[in-house]
Amino acid sequence: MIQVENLSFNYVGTKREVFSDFSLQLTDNKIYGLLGKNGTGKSTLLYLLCGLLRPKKGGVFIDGVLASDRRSAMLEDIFMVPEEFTLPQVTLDTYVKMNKGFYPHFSEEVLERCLADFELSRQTKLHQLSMGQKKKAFMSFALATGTRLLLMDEPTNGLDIPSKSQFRKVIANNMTADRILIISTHQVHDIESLLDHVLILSQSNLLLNASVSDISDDYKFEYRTPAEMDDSVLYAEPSLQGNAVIVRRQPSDHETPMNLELLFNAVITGKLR
Ligand SMILES: Nc1ncnc2c1ncn2[C@@H]1O[C@H](COP(=O)(O)OP(=O)(O)OP(=O)(O)O)[C@@H](O)[C@H]1O
Repeated sequence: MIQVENLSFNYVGTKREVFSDFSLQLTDNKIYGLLGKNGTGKSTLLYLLCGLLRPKKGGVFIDGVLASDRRSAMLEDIFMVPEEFTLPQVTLDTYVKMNKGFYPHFSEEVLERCLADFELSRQTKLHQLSMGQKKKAFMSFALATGTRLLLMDEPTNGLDIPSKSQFRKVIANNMTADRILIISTHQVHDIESLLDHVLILSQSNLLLNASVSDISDDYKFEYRTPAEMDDSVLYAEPSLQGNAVIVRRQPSDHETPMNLELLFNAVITGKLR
């Protein structure tokens, strides 16, 4: 379990607090979607969670251990895939041999499976890969590490259309029961079917912290013609299929798939608070 307790943080040389007295609890066996407008602190939160940034006040505790202490036992169980990264000028095979020793739960089987799904070979030279291919190679390594906490910042940026569904397949097939995966992204359609829980961040606080099952219990996402618009509509956006709407779900209503973009827009405009 991850406990973020009364965290305050500002970057060196700036006065503005990106987080001020911010608390959050994350539990095992869940995929979290971390959403928010530009500059709200999503990447900063990921770096604070893995202890690469140190809070001014408060702390992040991973199973009771302070993340910013960066103890080796904790580092074995955390992996972060940043939005941008550089990889050494070696083959993927050499990279794996050089780095897998840091992760006691590393699985060659998971690596092979992910590489096969992403159509990558271990002999591929990392420095000759395109941005999207590099991301797929690094995400395969990340999943193979077997760390309990896996953080991904904009993982689908740079992936082509077929790779986005491969990404969902790879994640769904390799989530183990004790793992926490946090995906920060603006590409909501790429991940909405994967998520167990949605976090929407806004200037240092959470506008939404809800499980997908609670969201689906409470709301219905559907399309309505202008004639069908009534007082039950909590939020609406015009779309080609009619108005995309969120309405409160009644006990007799069928569950509908969550429309994450609509939910996000409804929450940040204050329509679902
Ligand atoms: N190295 C830095 N030095 C100073 N301020 C920074 C630094 N990195 C980020 N910030 C500021 O911290 C705030 C949060 O930035 P962060 O990158 O965490 O946001 P984000 O939600 O990930 O944004 P985006 O969606 O654009 O990626 C922003 O106001 C940004 O200007």
